[in-house]
Amino acid sequence: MELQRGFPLLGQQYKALLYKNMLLSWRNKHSTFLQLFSSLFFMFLIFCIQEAIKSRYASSSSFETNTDPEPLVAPPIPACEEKFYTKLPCFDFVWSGNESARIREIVRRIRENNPGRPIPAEKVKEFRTPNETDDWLAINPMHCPGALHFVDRNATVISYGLQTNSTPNARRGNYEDPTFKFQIPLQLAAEREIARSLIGDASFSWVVSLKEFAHPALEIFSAVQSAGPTFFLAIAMFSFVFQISALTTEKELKLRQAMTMMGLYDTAYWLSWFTWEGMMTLLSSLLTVLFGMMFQFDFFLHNSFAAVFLLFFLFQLNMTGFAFMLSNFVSKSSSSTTVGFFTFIIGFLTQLVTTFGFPYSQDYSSTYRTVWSFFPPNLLAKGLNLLSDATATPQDPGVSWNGRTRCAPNDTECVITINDIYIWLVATSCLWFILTIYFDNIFPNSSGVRKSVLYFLSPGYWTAKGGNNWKEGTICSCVSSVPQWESIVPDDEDVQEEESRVKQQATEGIVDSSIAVQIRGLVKIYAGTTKIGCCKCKKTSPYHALKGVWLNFPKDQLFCLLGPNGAGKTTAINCLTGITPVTGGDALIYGHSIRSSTGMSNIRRMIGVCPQFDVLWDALSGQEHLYLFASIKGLPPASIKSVVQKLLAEVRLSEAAKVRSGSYSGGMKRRLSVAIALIGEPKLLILDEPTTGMDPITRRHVWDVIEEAKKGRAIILTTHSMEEADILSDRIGIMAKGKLRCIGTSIRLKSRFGTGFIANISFAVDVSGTPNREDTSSTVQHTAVKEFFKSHLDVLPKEESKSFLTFVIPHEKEKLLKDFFTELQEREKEFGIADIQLGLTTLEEVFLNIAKRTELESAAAEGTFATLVLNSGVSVQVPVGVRFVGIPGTESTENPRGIMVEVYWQQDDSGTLCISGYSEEITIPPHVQLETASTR
Ligand SMILES: Nc1ncnc2c1ncn2[C@@H]1O[C@H](COP(=O)(O)OP(=O)(O)OP(=O)(O)O)[C@@H](O)[C@H]1O
Repeated sequence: MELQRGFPLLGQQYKALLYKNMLLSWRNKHSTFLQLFSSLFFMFLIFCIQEAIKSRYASSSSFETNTDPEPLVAPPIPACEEKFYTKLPCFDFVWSGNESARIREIVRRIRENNPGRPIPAEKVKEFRTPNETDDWLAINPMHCPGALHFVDRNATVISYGLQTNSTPNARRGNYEDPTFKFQIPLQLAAEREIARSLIGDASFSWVVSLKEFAHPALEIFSAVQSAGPTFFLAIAMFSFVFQISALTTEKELKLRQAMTMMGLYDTAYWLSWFTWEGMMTLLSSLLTVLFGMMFQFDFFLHNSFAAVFLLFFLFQLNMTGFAFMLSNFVSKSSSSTTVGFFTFIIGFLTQLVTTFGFPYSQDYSSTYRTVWSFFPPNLLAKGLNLLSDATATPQDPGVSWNGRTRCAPNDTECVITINDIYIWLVATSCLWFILTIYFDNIFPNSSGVRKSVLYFLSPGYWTAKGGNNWKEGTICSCVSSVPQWESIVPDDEDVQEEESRVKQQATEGIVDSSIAVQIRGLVKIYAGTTKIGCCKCKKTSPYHALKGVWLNFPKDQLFCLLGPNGAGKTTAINCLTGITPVTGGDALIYGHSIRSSTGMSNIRRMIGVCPQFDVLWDALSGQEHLYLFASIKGLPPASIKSVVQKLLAEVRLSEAAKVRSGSYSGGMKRRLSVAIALIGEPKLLILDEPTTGMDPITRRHVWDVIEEAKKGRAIILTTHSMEEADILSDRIGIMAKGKLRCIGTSIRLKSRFGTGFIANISFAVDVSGTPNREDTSSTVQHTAVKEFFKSHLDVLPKEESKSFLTFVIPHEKEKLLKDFFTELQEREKEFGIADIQLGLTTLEEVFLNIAKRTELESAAAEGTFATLVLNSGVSVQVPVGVRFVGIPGTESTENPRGIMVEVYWQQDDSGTLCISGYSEEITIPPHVQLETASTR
C-alpha cells in the first residue's frame, strides 16, 4: 500500500489530530463546560457586586441625582464624636489667642450662638498661641475636629486661622471630607462673631447657602473595572490548566512518542493544538462578551462589541500560548493545577499593582512598561481599565472601533491606548507560540532526547524533514566517552560467528537482500544522573545498557529477543525506532541508517511498533485509535475504513470497537496495541512483550495473528514467556547485561545450554494419594531407582517426593539412554514404577542457565561473592574462584528432600567461570571443603 508523503500527509495528520482533540474535549464534558461557561458564573458575581455597591450608595448619598441640593444655611459646629474604644478626651474645637479679652468674648459668643446647640465650655480647649496648641497636641492625643487661631491685631482688625483634622472623622476606614462638616461651620461662626464684635452689633447676621453645581449622575463604582481583572483572569485559568494538563498528559503517557514513532510531523501536532484551542478560546471569549451584555454592564453595552471582544479573545489566546510554553517545563499532568494556581496568584497581585497605576503613567519609564507588559494578566488589567474609563458615565461614548488608535495630542497623561494593548497581546502571543516550539525541541523528552540549543541554525534542520538533530542528556549530563565494546570477544561461539558475519558485511559493504535489519555494534550509555527534587542533581556513574550488539534479522523471520529484566531489550528496540539516540554503533533497517535524519523518517514509514506499555487515550475507542494512527501513518483516506475493520477483526475487537479504551481489560488493550502496530503493513514489526496480561485463549489467538503477520516481513519480539518464544520464533537471542549471550534456534539453544534430558519417574499411588505399599517399601523402591540411575548414568535426583523422582541427565549421556530406559521399562514392576516420561530440557532452563552464568561473570568481574540461585529457588552466596568438593552423603538422611550440595564451579583455561553441575542445595554445611582455584 502506497503511503502518503509531504504536504498531503501533513494535512491528513492535521485533520486527524484536530478530530482527536475535538473528541477528547467532547468526551471530557466537565472540563469543556467549565472552559466555555465559567464566564457566566463570574459575570453573575460581578453583577451581584455592582448591585450591592449601588444600593449602598443610593441610600446614603445624593450624588447620583444631586442636581438641586438643599442649601446649607448657617451650619452648626457639630459635636465631636466620643470613641468608646479609645476613651480619649473629646473637644468640639480648640482655639488660641486667649490673651485678648476681645477674642475670649468672641469665642464665648461662638459657643453660645452655635445654631441649635450651644457648646459647653468644657467641650472647648483654649491656648495662648498656635504653637502652644501644637506642642500640647503633640503629646496629648485627643479627639478634636478643628481649631481656630485668633490674632487681635488692632482695634479694627482681628485675623484668624483655621485648622481641621480629618483623622477622627475617618470611620470604619472611610475618609470623610472635613470641608463641609467642620471647616465651613467653624469659619462661619468665627467670621460672624468677629464681625459682630467689630461693628458692635450683637444681632448682626447673614446667611450663607452652599450648593454644588448641577452635574450629570456619576458612575461611582464600576464592578467590571474593580473586580473584572481578577474574575476575567479566573475565567481564563480554567482553559489554562486544562491546556497544560492535556499537553503534559500526552507527553507523560508517551502518547506523543507513540505518534512520533508512527511518523507524526511536529508541525501537524502543534498546528492541531493551536487550532483547536484557538477555536475554544474564540467561543469562550464570545460567550464572555455576550454574558456581559446580558447582565447590562455599561462596559459591554457602551464600548464597541469588536473592541471588547478583541480584548478578551486576544488575552485568552495569549494565555493559551503562555500555557503551551509552560507545558514544556511541566513533566507531570498532576502539576498543572499547581502551575495554574501560582500563575493566578501572581497574576492577581500584578493586576492589583497595575490597577493602582503602575507602570502605565508618565511617572514610570517605558522600560518598566515593556517588562510589565510581557505578563498577559497585566495587559488585561490595563485594557479593562481603559475600556472602563471610556464608559465611566452614561454620557461617555465608550471606545468605538475607529477612535482608539493613539493618545489625544493634549492628553499628557496618556502613555498607552487600547490599540497598543491589542498590539502587545498579538506580539506576545506569537512569542509564546515560537518559544513553545523552541523549548519543545531543546528540552529532553520522555526518553531524554533533546536538540542542541541552537538547533535552528543548522541548515540540516530546515532541509531534513522529521530529522533527529539529537543530543542526549538530561538537565545535568554525565556521559562518559564511548568504550570500545567492539574489541570485546563474545563468549559464545554462535554469537561470535554472528558478529563476525555482520562485521564482514559491514566492512566489505556486502548488501544482503535477505536481511531486514542489521545491527552494527550498537552501544547505548544512559547518562549517569539521578534527579533529586526539582533542581538538584546527584551524579551517578553512567549506565551501559547496550555494550556493542552485532546482529542480523533476516526477512520473513521472527527473531525473539529474550533476557532478564534490565537486559537491554527495550533499549535496543527504542534505538531501532528512533526513540532513544544511540551512543555508538549503528543499525540499518532495510538499508536506512537509524543515525541519519532522512533515514529515520523513512524507517518510521516501514515499521510498526507495539510498545511494552499500552499507549492509549482512555477517552478514545479502539476504532478511533486505529483511525487516528492510520491517518498519522499516511494510509490513503479511502482505504482507512476497510483497514481499520480488518485489523479490529484480526485482533477480535470488532464488538468492542466503539467502546472507550479506558474500559478495556488489560488483554484487550494489548490486542489494540498489536493492531496499531500492524497498521500500514509494516515491513518490520517490533513487538515488545505483546501478550502480557492476556488469558491463554486470547494469547493463542494473538500468536496466530503474529504467525500470520510473519509473511513478507521481519518481526522482532521480546517476551518473558518461554512458551511463546518456543512456539513463535525462528531464531532466538538471549541478552543479559547489555550483551548478546547466545543465539540460535530453540533446539540449538536447548542442546547447547540446557542441562540435558529430564526423566520423570512416577510411582503408583492409591486413590487416597499415598503409595499403594507401605512407606518403608516405597522408600526402598525410591532408593533402588536412585541407585539404578546412579550406577548407570551417574546422576542423582533433582527433585523427589513419595510419588515421583526427577532426574536431569546430561547431554553427554545421550548414547546410553536407549539401553538404560529399555532396562528400566523391563524392571518397572520390580521398582513399583507407574510411568516414565523423558523430555528435552526447556527453554526456560536455558534462559536460567544463561542468567546464572551472567551473574557469576559479574561477580567474578567484581572479585566478590556471587549469589547462585538454584532451581529450587534457594540462593547461596559462594565466593568467586573456589569450587566445592566432597559433600558427605550422610546429609541426605537428615534431610530427605534435599540431597546435598554438589556445586562444581571452576575457571576454565580462558579464565571464564562455569558451573559444571549442581544439585539442590539448602545450606552450605560447615564441613564443606573449600579449595581455592590457586591450590588446584
Ligand atoms: N532512560 C533511561 N535512563 C537511565 N537508565 C535507563 C533508561 N532506560 C533504561 N535504563 C536502564 O537500562 C537498562 C536496560 O533497560 P531496558 O528497559 O532496556 O531492559 P529490558 O531488557 O527491556 O527489561 P524488561 O524486561 O524489564 O523490560 C536497565 O538497567 C534500565 O534501568
